[in-house]
Amino acid sequence: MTRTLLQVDTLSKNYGALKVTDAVSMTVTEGEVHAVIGPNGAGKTTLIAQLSGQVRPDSGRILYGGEDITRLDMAARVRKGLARSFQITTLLPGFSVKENVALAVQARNGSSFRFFRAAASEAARNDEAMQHLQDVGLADRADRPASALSHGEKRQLEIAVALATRPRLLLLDEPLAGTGLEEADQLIGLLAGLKGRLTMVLIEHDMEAVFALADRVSVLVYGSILASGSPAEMRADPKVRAAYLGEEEAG
Ligand SMILES: Nc1ncnc2c1ncn2[C@@H]1O[C@H](COP(=O)(O)OP(=O)(O)OP(=O)(O)O)[C@@H](O)[C@H]1O
Repeated sequence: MTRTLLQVDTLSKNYGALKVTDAVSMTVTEGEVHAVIGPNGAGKTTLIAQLSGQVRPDSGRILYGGEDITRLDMAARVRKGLARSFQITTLLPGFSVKENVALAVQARNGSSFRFFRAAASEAARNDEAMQHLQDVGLADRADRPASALSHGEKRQLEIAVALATRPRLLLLDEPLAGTGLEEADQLIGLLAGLKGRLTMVLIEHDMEAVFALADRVSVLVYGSILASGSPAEMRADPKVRAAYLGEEEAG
């Protein structure tokens, strides 16, 4: 049985006269990878920022697990298991790879006094951090400073940091941005490995990645959802081809 995890209901956001999010409604089913694609400036990042709680919509609702979270701030959403993979700038470059993840584990457990009372808490944090590093293929880099990682490895670390919040829904904003071919392949493999363990909303320009990973695709154009469906349906849809894919192929 499929269950709706996230329901976006006529969400709207204007910046001045610009309708960046124009009555967007979409549904994300538990366990799926749902890609949001669209031309530059279509409003993808602003949409994800509203889902994560960074940007407040002007109107509309966001339901998560049936609960209206539209007014909750980002920290409250993270506690409920809705996490965004942050940009590289939020990594702590002087700390080791493992410490970056361990700090995220600690932040998650911050409210639990009992966790810190245990003498083994640091070991437990490190063990969990290593588990997340294993999941993203960075275990062998654990003791290096984060600053020494390649660009692609930093993106892997970002995902490990997000996993440390134990998300049920992970929002990924262009996880492949700036990566080379080999790094992109590695990241696609890593995200494919996470499929089924959590639900993902993925913004990505790399169509190969979208078609490799997504169960469903929503196409955003000028702040509105133009079409939604399986990757194959979207690839075949003349409206989508004209608005986006055709543009890519022509380019
Ligand atoms: N804080 C802001 N103030 C004013 N305009 C904004 C703001 N944030 C975004 N915009 C505008 O909203 C539009 C959509 O931006 P957004 O970054 O969401 O698009 P996008 O689809 O993610 O683009 P890209 O694919 O290039 O990353 C753009 O025209 C952008 O200039």
